[in-house]
Amino acid sequence: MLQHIEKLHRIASASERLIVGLMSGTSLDGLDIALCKISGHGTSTNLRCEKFTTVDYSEALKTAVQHVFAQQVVSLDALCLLNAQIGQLHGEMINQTLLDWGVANESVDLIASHGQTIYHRPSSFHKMKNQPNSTLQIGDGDHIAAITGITTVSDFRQKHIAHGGEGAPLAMYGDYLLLRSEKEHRILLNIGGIANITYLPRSATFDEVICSDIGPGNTIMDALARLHCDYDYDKDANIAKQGSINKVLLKRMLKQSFINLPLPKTTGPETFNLDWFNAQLKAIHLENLSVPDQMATLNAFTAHAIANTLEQLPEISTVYVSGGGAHNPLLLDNISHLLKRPVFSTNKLDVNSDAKEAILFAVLANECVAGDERAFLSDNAKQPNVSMGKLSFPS
Ligand SMILES: Nc1ncnc2c1ncn2[C@@H]1O[C@H](COP(=O)(O)OP(=O)(O)OP(=O)(O)O)[C@@H](O)[C@H]1O
Ligand SMILES: CC(=O)N[C@H]1[C@@H]2OC[C@@H](O2)[C@@H](O)[C@@H]1O[C@H](C)C(=O)O
Repeated sequence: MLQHIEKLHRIASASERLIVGLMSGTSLDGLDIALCKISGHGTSTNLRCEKFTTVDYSEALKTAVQHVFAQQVVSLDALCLLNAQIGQLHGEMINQTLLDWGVANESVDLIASHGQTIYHRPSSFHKMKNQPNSTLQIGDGDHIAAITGITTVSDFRQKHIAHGGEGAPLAMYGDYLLLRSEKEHRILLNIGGIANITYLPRSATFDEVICSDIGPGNTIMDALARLHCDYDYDKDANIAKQGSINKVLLKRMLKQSFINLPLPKTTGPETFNLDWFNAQLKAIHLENLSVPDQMATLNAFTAHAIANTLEQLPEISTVYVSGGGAHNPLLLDNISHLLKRPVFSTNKLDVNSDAKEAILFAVLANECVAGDERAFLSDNAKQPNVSMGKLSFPS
């Protein structure tokens, strides 16, 4: 309808926009909601995160998502229902959060919705000749727009794939616009369920940026914790701190083929999960290794995989950490110890380390609506210069 297009045009032409960025990642802990005031676009983007919260998923929702998440065989019935259900739930979570914050829905210009990844299958995984990269996020944007009355930009990863990318990681786009520096080489390390990096050399052009997944962040540690303790994760590394690293197991895990692939690359819990870890234990007859020793070894594995990756980058850079793993003290100690230098939180760059991924999707929505083709000038097919996201109008 013309009225929606006219409103969108006003939003795109305004000097600033209020955008709600959403992220619900592979940890399935909840929905991150960041209220961002964004002015400009491209390399002149200016962003202030005004409010941030995480709305926890209910146990019932976590269980429903886990039934389809990273599973090769699922009930289509369950999947179809979840696509609409997650869209509706996210819409309701946004409404309640905006109400709690005293922010009127009418004052919000756009919602940027990542959706819930349930499967990620780039061609490096499926290895089928002449078949595309693929990935699937659910939680339909039309439901979010209908429930909130706010135009919603969603499903960002398909355009990346359509233009030759793997659909992930996308962090480099927002990291480049918001966090490149004229003074220092930077590594932005996000430790969520999966760990990933954006390498931003000093005064980087977009083609000089390297963005890649590394391997597990917390995903296997979380799964182990869920089996053995009251938390969904190894809170403050309390379990790992009671154990010791098993060097034989660590060495075996570090030989995993994905861990040793060159950058850039992308992965997910489809590869790194408890079944994989149990197979490693079994192969070296360590099924009876104590849970604290298993956790300490997994913690060290994540740290080694991260440190080994950072050491492949061309310059020694300042490391800024975000994501839930930034709250795991042993993991950060292990990483700094291996790198022989301190690592910092992205809070030091005025980017809330828990909100960072939600903020990055707000930036992508801003580019989709108000950006132009100069933002990500690139000759690299793996990081195409495209606007990402699909538009859902509220009515
Ligand atoms: N106090 C803490 N101690 C240890 N680990 C923690 C702590 N707080 C959070 N975490 C870890 O952070 C995880 C959540 O991280 P985050 O929300 O960044 O993941 P995500 O966005 O779902 O993942 P991804 O970026 O891979 O999609 C938890 O599952 C847990 O492993
Ligand atoms: C397919 C998918 O959802 N991937 C996520 C996941 O979580 C971390 C890592 O794996 C990264 O590849 C990506 O998310 C971030 C936000 C990204 O695209 O940069």
